Formats: sequence, structure tokens, C-alpha cells
Amino acid sequence: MIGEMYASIATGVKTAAAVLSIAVSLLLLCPWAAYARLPPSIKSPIKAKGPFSALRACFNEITAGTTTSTKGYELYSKKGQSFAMLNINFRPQVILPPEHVRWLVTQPEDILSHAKAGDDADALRYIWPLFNASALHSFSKVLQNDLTRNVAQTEEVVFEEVEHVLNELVGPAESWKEVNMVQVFERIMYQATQRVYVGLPLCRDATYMEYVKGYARSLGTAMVFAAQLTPWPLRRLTALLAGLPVYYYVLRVRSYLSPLFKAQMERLRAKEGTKEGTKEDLLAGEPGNLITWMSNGVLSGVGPKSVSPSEMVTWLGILALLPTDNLWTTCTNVLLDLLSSESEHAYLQAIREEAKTVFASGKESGQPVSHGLHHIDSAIRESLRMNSLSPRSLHRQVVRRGGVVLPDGQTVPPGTWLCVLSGNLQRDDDFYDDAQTYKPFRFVSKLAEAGSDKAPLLPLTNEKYLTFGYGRHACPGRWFSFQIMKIVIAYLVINYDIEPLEKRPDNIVFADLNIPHLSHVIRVKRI
Ligand code: HEM
Repeated sequence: MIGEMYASIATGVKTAAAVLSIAVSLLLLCPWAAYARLPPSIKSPIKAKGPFSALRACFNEITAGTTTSTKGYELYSKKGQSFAMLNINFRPQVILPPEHVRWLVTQPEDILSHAKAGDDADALRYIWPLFNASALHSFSKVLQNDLTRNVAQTEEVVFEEVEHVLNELVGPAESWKEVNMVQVFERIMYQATQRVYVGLPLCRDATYMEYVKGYARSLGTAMVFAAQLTPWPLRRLTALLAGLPVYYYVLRVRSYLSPLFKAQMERLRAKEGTKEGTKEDLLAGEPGNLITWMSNGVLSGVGPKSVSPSEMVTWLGILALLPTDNLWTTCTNVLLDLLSSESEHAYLQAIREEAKTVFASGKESGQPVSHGLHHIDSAIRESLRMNSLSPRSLHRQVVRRGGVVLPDGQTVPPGTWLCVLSGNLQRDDDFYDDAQTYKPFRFVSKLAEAGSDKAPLLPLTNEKYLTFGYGRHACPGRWFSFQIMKIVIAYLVINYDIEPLEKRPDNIVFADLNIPHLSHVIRVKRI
């Protein structure tokens, strides 16, 4: 009897071991199987001649940073050719040259899918099984229209929050004080954006703010982990596990915001039932924030068809809470670049002088001050040009049966993941004068063309400036981002002296990310 039991346990263990080794072998074969589907004519800077070298190429990318992709850019993109890469997540990728950007962004969704490419680039669908990329795209009209239209009106409240945070974190500091730059920018950006998104008193409620930050941080980490660092056949599982903290934080944030969404939706619905009139009439007297605009969006058919107040919080998280980290990382890059530039250029001084003048005249004229901050605007564009937060952009997946013929004549099969190397393109001398040199005022003359009382006309996206994407999926929060970053930096340089740095510290470049280290300490003194 006992012997039979041992025998059946041993058989079970053997079967499990056999199944496991088949599964592991299939997993390890994945990079090669997917790579071998690409046409043999497609070039590559990696040597993947068989299953093991393909696997090795994937592992090499863990420490390669942008080395392999830059090699491919120099060898092939510069000659107008597409090339293939392998990634840490075992998915091959075909990189298109700069001249094919327009073609890439103008293909219809049923040929090159933006939504499907998201599975490889951000894995949101695996973290939120109900996530729907086309609803996100539709819902982001709220940012594009309402938030952007009201962007100048957010100036005053953003100032108040920057002042509030700096008084608390730095204080009157009349002598030099050491502060962690990331902590300061992070606190400012979270508080100032929350002031615009949900208003007072929540934006100053420490517990609520911890949940918001926890949500954005855990979602960002889960996305990178599941999409970029996990072999793709395992990403459903890792997304679920990495998503656990996200589910916790979203429940906490919901406990604050669901009642606000519920009340606002009911109020707007009631108004809609009694009043005839335009959207402006409906929103008259309502708080100008994302709770109002998103509720109104849903009632007028923008975004998902039916959505409960607690689902609205999830949407708010994806639309607006998650991208907050982009704002403080960019401000950190901008300040690191300015503080470590050669002192003879006196860039920081020029920015400070302009900000002082613009603030003084803005107070008199009542015009938004951000319109006149051309030097800061240009410095932000330049830092984003040189240090795009993500060195690859415009991700698309081939979904047409039978594949797609690329503009260079090669046919790639369905499932192929495409993108361009925006980081390399934006540092290419063919597209920017002296492209490898940091010139913070590179864009000033173009920005000044509109005059200092009007918003700059220079677009934030074009075929050679992809930091916010390009085309119909370009970032809908870009105008608001620029507005808030300009105000924050202007306030900081007007009110604080900041000690220069001897050398620009390198960023962390990992998978598809390029971010500053979290530990930069700077010395500041109240002016
Ligand atoms: C420096 C700051 C920011 C940078 C560099 C940035 C960059 C980007 C990029 C590269 C994309 C993807 C474009 C594509 O798929 O081709 C994107 C999408 C998006 N961004 Fe931003 N972003 C920033 C700030 C913001 C802010 C503050 C918000 C919200 C207020 C926001 C909301 C969104 C949304 C909702 C999408 C998805 C749009 C869609 O798929 O239709 N972003 N952003």
C-alpha cells in the first residue's frame, strides 16, 4: 500500500518535472522563435544565429542600456533602413528609421495597432483586465480639451502650492541648506497637480497624498516590471502579482474620490435634466477640476460608455495620476542640466532675470506669466530633447493578416512590434544643429515669435521631436505639463539661489527608461 503511494507520488513528480522542463525549454526558445519569423533580409546589430545566441542577446540587454540600439541606429537607421533588436522581455522589435515616422503614425489601427503595442510597452491590459485602450484614447479628450483650455487659469493655484511646499520643505533658509532635489520636485508636482485635479483640501491631506503617490509609483513599477522586464509568456502572471500593491492603493484612493465623483455626476445629471443650454452653461459655477470635467465627459459620451464612480477613480489614475512622475523627473533633468552647465554661459542667471521681469509685468497686465517664460520653456524642451524619458517611441504592432510592407520594401509578419529610436533621433546632427551639445536657449527665437503675451506657437511634437509622441496618440497632457513645469522652475529660481554642480550626474538607463537618480542633493539659499 505504502509502496503504491510512493510509486504514484514519484510518477506525479516525474510528470511535473517533465512538464516544467518542456515549459522552460519553450520559454527559452521564445526569443529565437519570434526572431526567426522576421524576414532574413532584415538587418540587425546583434548576432542571433540560433536559439542560444538569441537568448543571450535578450540577457545582454539587461546591462546594455542604449549601446546595442545606438549601434543599430548608426549602422542602419542613418541609411534609411529598418533593423531588428531583441529585448529583455524576449520580444523582437523592428526599429524604423527617422524618415518613416510619418508613415508609422498615419497607418490605421487595423493595420498597425497602437493599443496592441501597449501590451509590450506598458502591459496595462494585464494589470487592469478591464482596461480598454480605445476608451483611454477617447477619455483623454478631457485632458486635451478641458484641462488644456483652462491651463492659464491653473497658474495661480499652482503658485500657491509651490510656495506652500517650498516653505514647508526649505523654509526661510537664509543660509545654504541641503535638500534632496527629487524629493522637493516630487512633493511639488504631486501637490500642485492634485490641486488642479481634485482641489483643496485633499491636495494638502498627507494621508491621501501618500495613497496617490503609492498608486502612481506602484502602477509605474508594475508596468515596467510586467511589460519590459518579464519574458512575455509570463507577463499575465507577473502583472497580477506586481499589481497587488496597485489594487491596494486604488482602493484607498477610491475611498476619498468615489464620493466626489458620485456627487458631481449626480449634480451634473440633475442640471442636465432641468436646463437647456451649452456645455458652458452646465459647467457654470462648478469647480474647474478633473472631477467635474471627467464626470461631464462621461455624461456627454466621451470615454467608456457606462462607468461607476469608483471606476472613474481608476480612470483618473491612468489618465492623470500615473503621469505625475514624468513631471518631477523632467524638472530634475532640467535643473541638473542647468546647474552643471559651464558657468560662463550664465544660463541660470538669464532664466532668473527673464522670470523676474515676466512676473513683474504679468502682475500689472494680468496676462498669464507662463506665456513670457521663453527661456525656461526652451530649457525644458532642450533637456527633454537630450534626455527623453523613454529612448524609444511610437510603438505599434502589426495586426494586418498577411503582415505589412515597410516603406523600405521589407515585409514583416503580424505580431511584429515596431517603434523608432527617439532618443537617438533627437541627438542626431542631421536634425539638430550641434545636436550633442546642450544649448538650453536653442528654441528661444522660435518661441518668441508669438510675442510674450500669447502662448508660444512652437508645437510640442513634430517628426523630429518625439518626447511626447507624435500624431493622434501624442500626449494629451503636454500643454499642461509645460505650463506647470515652467511655473515651478520660475518660482524656484526667482526665490532661491542654487549652488552649481561640478559635473552632470549620469541618468539611469534601463530597459526603455531614462531617469535621473533619486538621491541628488543640492544646496539652496533663499534670495
Ligand atoms: C513631461 C511630462 C510628460 C511626458 C514626457 C509625457 C509623454 C507621453 C508619451 C511619450 C505618451 C505616449 C504617446 C504615444 O503613445 O505615442 C504619452 C501619453 C499620454 N499622456 Fe503624457 N507625458 C507627460 C505628462 C503627462 C501628463 C501631466 C498627463 C496628464 C495630465 C499625461 C497624460 C497622458 C495620457 C492620458 C496619455 C495616453 C494618450 C492616448 O493613448 O491616447 N501626460 N505621454
